[in-house]
Amino acid sequence: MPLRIGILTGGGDCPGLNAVIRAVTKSLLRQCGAEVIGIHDGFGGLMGPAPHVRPLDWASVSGILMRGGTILGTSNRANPLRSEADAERTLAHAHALGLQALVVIGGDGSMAIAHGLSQRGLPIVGVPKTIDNDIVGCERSFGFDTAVATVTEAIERLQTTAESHGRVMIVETMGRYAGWIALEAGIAGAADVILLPEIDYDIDAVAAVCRARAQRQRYTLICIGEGAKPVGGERTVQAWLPDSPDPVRLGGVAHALRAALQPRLDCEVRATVLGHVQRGGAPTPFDRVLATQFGNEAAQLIMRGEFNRMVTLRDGRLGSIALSDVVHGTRQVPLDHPLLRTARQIGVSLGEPA
Ligand SMILES: Nc1ncnc2c1ncn2[C@@H]1O[C@H](COP(=O)(O)OP(=O)(O)O)[C@@H](O)[C@H]1O
Ligand SMILES: O=P(O)(O)OC[C@H]1O[C@](O)(COP(=O)(O)O)[C@@H](O)[C@@H]1O
Ligand SMILES: [Mg+2]
Repeated sequence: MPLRIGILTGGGDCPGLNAVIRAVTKSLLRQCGAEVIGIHDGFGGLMGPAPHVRPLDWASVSGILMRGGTILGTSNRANPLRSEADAERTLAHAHALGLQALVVIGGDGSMAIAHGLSQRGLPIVGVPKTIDNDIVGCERSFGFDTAVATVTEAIERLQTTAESHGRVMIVETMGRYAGWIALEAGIAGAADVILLPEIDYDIDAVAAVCRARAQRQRYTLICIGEGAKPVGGERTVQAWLPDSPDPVRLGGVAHALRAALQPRLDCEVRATVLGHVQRGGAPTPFDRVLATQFGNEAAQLIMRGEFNRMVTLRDGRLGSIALSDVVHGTRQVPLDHPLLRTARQIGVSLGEPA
């Protein structure tokens, strides 16, 4: 009897998901002749009255390496741990499908669900998915490089218009409570000010940088992570989704910063919120390679029978850690991170008082 393995994508989509699906499937088909069953719409495909699935063969995963999004669809609401009845139905569907194991490609919430289902007896291998690069235990996740490339290009485009008008341009990135995207794209795009959720910014310090640059270079580029906040202030919440287990949606901090900055400056201030363009489109070559490695590693874990673990990259090496070690916390930028030092030393302001 060949192995029968399920695979699903959970949480927000992310460039590189299809590359993982392809690598898991090809690796399992080639190396052990497994049957691979694609599950639609994240855990949603196992929670309905009947499973929503389709077999994945070689042809169905050919040509998807470079496609953004996920051919399986995803959900950031479906949660089989919401009730005991949901958990039981999910496990019953997995059992009826004959799944010996499940590959869950998702974020922290999906890993929490994977951990809960694994404790109820379903063997699981996790693959970390986040453009924010904030999953505990993994130093770089696929999708992040693509997001950084998109933001970097946006900053470059804002530079020419900022310079022409002598304006302050604010660009807001995604990232939730972690500033990785803002930090790396800010440095790659030559931002003058980088504001992160990890370092509360001093509005007067930011205004002082803009005024000094107005004298010298006429314009200022500010890159701000959506979770950043001023000293003594609050994060900017865009929406509250009561039916989501993770109900806070951040967003709009660029507009809040613009409103605070404009009265302090003579020049005009404009805000751009990049939003979901950071998550869409084709993965970069780096993300295609990383996602392929993650997918293949997940298949190896399955074939070795190493379950209830998540694939990781640590110190540049592929490995895995127990799901139970992943489910708590967010990987933020440490305050002693070398990139922060580099930024300060080359004169980039992090919104700290002079
Ligand atoms: N704290 C949580 N506990 C349990 N389930 C969660 C939690 N947060 C999110 N989820 C569930 O996890 C999935 C999406 O979250 P996740 O994988 O973290 O992706 P993202 O962070 O991109 O939304 C959904 O199925 C959602 O219902
Ligand atoms: O899809 P939604 O609900 O708008 O979620 C937006 C959130 O998801 C993200 O785009 C990406 O999250 P991941 O890091 O989990 O991929 C966040 O940066 C953003 O805050
Ligand atoms: Mg999450």
